[in-house]
Amino acid sequence: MSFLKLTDVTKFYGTTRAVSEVNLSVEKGEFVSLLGPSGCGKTTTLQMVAGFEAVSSGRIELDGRDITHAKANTRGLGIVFQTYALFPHMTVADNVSFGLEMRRCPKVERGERVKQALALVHLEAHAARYPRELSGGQRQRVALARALVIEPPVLLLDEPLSNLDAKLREEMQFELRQIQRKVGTTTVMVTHDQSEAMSISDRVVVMEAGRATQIDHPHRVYEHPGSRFISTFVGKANLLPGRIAAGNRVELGTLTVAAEDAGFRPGAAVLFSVRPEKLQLVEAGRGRIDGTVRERFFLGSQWMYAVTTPLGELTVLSPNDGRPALDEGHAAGIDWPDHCARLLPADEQVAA
Ligand SMILES: Nc1ncnc2c1ncn2[C@@H]1O[C@H](COP(=O)(O)OP(=O)(O)OP(=O)(O)O)[C@@H](O)[C@H]1O
Repeated sequence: MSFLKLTDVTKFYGTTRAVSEVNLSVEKGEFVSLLGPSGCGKTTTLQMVAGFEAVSSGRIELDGRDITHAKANTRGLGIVFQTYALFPHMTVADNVSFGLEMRRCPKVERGERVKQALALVHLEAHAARYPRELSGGQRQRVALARALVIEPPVLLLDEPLSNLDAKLREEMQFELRQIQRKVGTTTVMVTHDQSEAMSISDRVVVMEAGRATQIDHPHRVYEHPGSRFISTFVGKANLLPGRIAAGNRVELGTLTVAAEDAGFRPGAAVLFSVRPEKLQLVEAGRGRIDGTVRERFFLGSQWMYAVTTPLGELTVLSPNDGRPALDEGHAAGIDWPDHCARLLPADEQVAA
């Protein structure tokens, strides 16, 4: 049975439909991310779960209880928002203790629980410091301890790491996931960062223009994106216009290749999609198609090539295996395994 359940949840601001009939079932202990571009309705959805925004229509249930119209402070949820600042005049320990005091938790128990929460985020040694004496990452860890100390049924995180620099952000992603696994709190996180959503979550909800358009495990979303938008928002994709010849055969210009059988009828216009790291550069004449390296970029662990071909320009990501990279102007063949090719409906135009 789902622990947190959203049924047809919709939000209007005046005549603007910010969130449109979102259905989502989160299991107990699951870590789910709401992922999408700016303005797609992620924060509004989270705010409705938190009780800070009223639901226009639909229903929200927590552990079988209808909380659609319950006041925020009766929901007992743990919340870490990007702008949810710590109390500057209180020590770290007092910040974490605050929620317990409000809940009239006895002093001795309070001290013990604050200690445990700070140990969880590795800040025991900083209990007596003030927020201004901490780094950005440490402050966010205090905010996390403050949310977790009340042992909430659900933890809501809105871009909790977006103020941190890239390196710290990566470390905190790992730490956040470890802490969540340890305490097992059901968690819903908002992020616009696809790699963050993929690396931390059990499942990802991709949102577009107020709608949840794909809900699945990160690996499924990446390998089987449901639309052209998702294939390019979550990772990169080479998209080529094609036409179904028969079954799983698709015509790309003069080339006929295999792809997954996605149930399209013969003659249907489709988008053929293959991820850059699934393409291999081989000797000219030895691949499915020949091309010329127009530009190459060094990414550290990989080389990225822009290759001009008769089908259009293709992006190829090759591992940096220590061998010299191909020069610009070099002729090369391109190959890919059949099972890596996907077909998407061609109802949207291919971006230039
Ligand atoms: N208080 C408000 N009044 C009117 N419109 C709002 C309000 N809050 C949000 N919106 C609109 O609702 C839509 C969804 O906004 P929301 O903040 O949920 O998006 P988001 O996906 O979280 O974006 P971001 O990543 O930029 O925070 C947007 O079009 C936004 O302009």
